[in-house]
Amino acid sequence: MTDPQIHKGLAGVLVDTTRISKVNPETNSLLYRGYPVQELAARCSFEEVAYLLWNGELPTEAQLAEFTDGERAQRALTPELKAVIDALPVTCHPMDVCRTAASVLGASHELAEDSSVQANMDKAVGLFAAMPAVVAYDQRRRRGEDVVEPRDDLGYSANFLWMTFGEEAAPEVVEAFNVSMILYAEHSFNASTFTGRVITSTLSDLHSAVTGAIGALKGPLHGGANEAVMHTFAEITESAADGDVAAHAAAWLDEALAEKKKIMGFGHRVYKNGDSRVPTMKASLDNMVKYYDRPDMGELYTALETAMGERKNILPNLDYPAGPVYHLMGFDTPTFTPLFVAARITGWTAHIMEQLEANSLIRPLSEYNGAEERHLP
Ligand SMILES: CC(=O)SCCNC(=O)CCNC(=O)[C@H](O)C(C)(C)COP(=O)(O)OP(=O)(O)OC[C@H]1O[C@@H](n2cnc3c(N)ncnc32)[C@H](O)[C@@H]1OP(=O)(O)O
Ligand SMILES: O=C([O-])CC(=O)C(=O)O
Repeated sequence: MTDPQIHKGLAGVLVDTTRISKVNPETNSLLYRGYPVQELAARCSFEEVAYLLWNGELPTEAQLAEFTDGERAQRALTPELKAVIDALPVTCHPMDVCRTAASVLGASHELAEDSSVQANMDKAVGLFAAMPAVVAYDQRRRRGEDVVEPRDDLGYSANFLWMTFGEEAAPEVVEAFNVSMILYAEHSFNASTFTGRVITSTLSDLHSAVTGAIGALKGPLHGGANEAVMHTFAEITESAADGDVAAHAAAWLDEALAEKKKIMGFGHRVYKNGDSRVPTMKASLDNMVKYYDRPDMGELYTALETAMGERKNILPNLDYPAGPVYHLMGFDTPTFTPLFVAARITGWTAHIMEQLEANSLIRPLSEYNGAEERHLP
């Protein structure tokens, strides 16, 4: 008998079709509903991209106006949700706050048990609208700052920064943030999206699927890597007492690799010749380095990237440039992955709705290799 073929980590396994995005490692490209993500990042607002992911087409002016009105009307947190967040310890991870908030929003949704297309679209827009306020509220409460209520005269990204920092961000910063949201929005059958699709395949509800997806994104092998990149940068900077950060980056890396550590922000399951989103995000990092006058951050980025290339020939993924961008903007490091959540809600919910269009319970097989059959004495 031949040994059964085991696909550890489902690597290389095609499990379904999708019309939402195409990740192409051969051409190093990423399409959302057919559009190259770089074009969308250069020319569109995140609201337009969210609409595209959900509806398959970019909105007309009238459709966008209706859509943004709906989003702006649902931005504020309810007193009930604020109370639940306040009950969580400030020592808990902000991803736990996002996960809890998604669950509370589901439990209190008037259409909680309705999984029709219209109800799911309403739920998706509601989560998209409210998650920035959750993230901003949580960072402020940890810092002992008062809540800043949303403004409906600002677009998604400008309002997100307003609620977090209590002042209007410069256009350059809003632009870089908007680009990051678009790049983080969607990436086919990644671990968190697949989690969402697995939960949906049991005919559970949209908020349950998003709550599970948030749990999957938290891990450092997935979304948690953007936070981990900043821990790496902090370690390297601390160890470079003489100020020669670039030299210390190589030494830090040699030690980490000798200890068989994974270097967060590098490598990818699908892309082996570079992540399609990195050049666009790196351009935003360059802009932020210039805007905040922090050339040291750019130098450290390049030093570690170069050293990793020389030693392992492993290239950065999107989390590598995104981490320092969020740091320069003033976000606390543990808040980085919640920013990824806010963006990916669009992709997750598009996949949840696509899964329901042609559902089949996701239930793979396993090869048993435990004890032989035995009996109680
Ligand atoms: C937005 C995102 O979610 S992108 C992903 C974010 N995650 C990270 O940045 C975490 C760091 N990266 C990794 O752990 C991996 O590259 C993953 C999990 C993303 C992809 O991993 P896989 O496709 O499973 O590749 P795998 O882990 O088998 O790596 C293949 C080889 O490259 C090495 N490798 C891959 N990535 C790294 C890394 N970041 N640091 C060190 N070595 C690495 C592995 O050790 C392995 O070497 P070996 O063959 O000598 O054992
Ligand atoms: O595709 C993946 O495996 C991880 C990733 O880059 C993403 O989810 O954006």
